[in-house]
Amino acid sequence: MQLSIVGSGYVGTTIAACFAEVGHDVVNVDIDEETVATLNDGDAPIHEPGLDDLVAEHAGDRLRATTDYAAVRDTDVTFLALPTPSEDDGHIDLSIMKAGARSLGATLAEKDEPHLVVTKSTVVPTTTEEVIAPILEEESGKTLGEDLDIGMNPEFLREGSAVEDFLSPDKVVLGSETERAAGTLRAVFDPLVARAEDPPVVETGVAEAEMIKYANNGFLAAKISLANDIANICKEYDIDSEEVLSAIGLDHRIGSAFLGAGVGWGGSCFPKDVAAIIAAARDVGYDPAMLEAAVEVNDRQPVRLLGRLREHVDPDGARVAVLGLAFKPGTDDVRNSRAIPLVEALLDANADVVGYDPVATENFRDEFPDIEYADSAGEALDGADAALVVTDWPEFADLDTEFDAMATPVVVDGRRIVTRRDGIVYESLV
Ligand SMILES: NC(=O)c1ccc[n+]([C@@H]2O[C@H](COP(=O)([O-])OP(=O)(O)OC[C@H]3O[C@@H](n4cnc5c(N)ncnc54)[C@H](O)[C@@H]3O)[C@@H](O)[C@H]2O)c1
Ligand SMILES: O=c1ccn([C@@H]2O[C@H](COP(=O)(O)OP(=O)(O)O[C@H]3O[C@H](CO)[C@@H](O)[C@H](O)[C@H]3O)[C@@H](O)[C@H]2O)c(=O)[nH]1
Repeated sequence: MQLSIVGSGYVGTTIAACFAEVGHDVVNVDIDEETVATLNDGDAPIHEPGLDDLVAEHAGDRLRATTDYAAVRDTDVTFLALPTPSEDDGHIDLSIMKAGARSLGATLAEKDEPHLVVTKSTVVPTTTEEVIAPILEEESGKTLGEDLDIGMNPEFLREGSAVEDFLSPDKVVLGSETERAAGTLRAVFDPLVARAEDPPVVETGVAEAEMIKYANNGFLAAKISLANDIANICKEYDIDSEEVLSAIGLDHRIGSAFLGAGVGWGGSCFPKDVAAIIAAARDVGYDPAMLEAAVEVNDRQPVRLLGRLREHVDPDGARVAVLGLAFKPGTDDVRNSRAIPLVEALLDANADVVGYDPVATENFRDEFPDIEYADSAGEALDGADAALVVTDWPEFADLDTEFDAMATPVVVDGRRIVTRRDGIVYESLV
């Protein structure tokens, strides 16, 4: 099939390369000329394991990129993979989606055959039908259900394993309102579903598909927060929370994934998506108490970590090493990293901060140009009065003699990754 993908970021590039891999002809439309040129040169514009190889294999053949929306007219289906950031009050900001829909609609005005537009971005319920579809109809002159169909296909990939997650999904969710749209979506996913050895395919409505994405992310974020709540109680009783959480994870009704207690969840999705569904729920008159509590627990974890630090070291004037700046290991992404509120609080307390991350230093430097950065964990620890461990990079588990160079060897571990040893004052958050 001929597919077009509007937006060529983490999601747009990954799905374009993977759709090409399963046999479709794909064109990526992006307003960023550098992104388009990079893709057409056979390189991936983002770093994801396996993506470079797929782009190199298919670019110039089944995969191409352009800044010209006209390319969508030669395709059967368009996926919108545009950013949906947060407004200051947590509401979803749909301005980029609306701009993309306007450009797409204007282009479709010159296409005679019917077209299917599928929302891939994470959007609050009813956005596709009540915001995107009217723009498409107005700009294209087409009529929904006649020569225009809409669909919603939420994406569940994680950064750091995007290709693997997309090609081997736990489930595929196809939201549509007409049999024609459902049939086209099925045809798009058939080769991927066959290759992935038949994961469940959930055929549902468009608004249901939109809500499934928020339910998924909200549940996972709340699961981590509940694990943190339990771990915090364990800490007060001096009970090993890892033993407790791994034991409850053995109950198949609970499951062991996403019970990792620590300094909490960050990243480009959980914080904005939980905020967006809370704001949307309030707009329709519902107070989502559980999701609000999940945010509250998450916001408290960095504060608790600093509290642990203060039990041993006064941050005022102290040299504090922050180990881990990325929002999780395996990525250089620092968006909503837990290191951000921690470094802000340390600077407010007049600490002298030295940050280290294996790959995310440059991105963190954009946010905090004035703190010091080290090239290794050992360099960050050298002369430090305390160390805060914020990201669970595996290399932090191997730190050993590096602690000997600290001025006072106080290690406050927000991820329970450092191996306890003699000669350091080790304090874990949970
Ligand atoms: N990043 C993830 O792990 C992930 C996973 C699942 C779902 N999502 C959702 O997918 C959506 C996209 O997220 P992302 O992380 O891929 O975003 P991104 O910021 O990585 O990429 C967005 C791309 O859109 C392009 N763009 C902006 N305006 C445009 C326009 N008018 N026309 C064409 N291109 C335009 C940008 O140049 C950029 O390349 C969001 O709704 C996000 O919540 C993200
Ligand atoms: O047990 C755990 C698991 C994760 N985290 C934290 O949770 C955050 C998010 O981690 P993860 O879910 O691995 O990363 P993302 O790439 O943000 O992926 C999430 O967000 C994407 C965008 O919506 C979804 O597609 C994915 O399904 C969803 O897992 C990170 O800060 C992790 O450190 C924990 O604290 N404990």
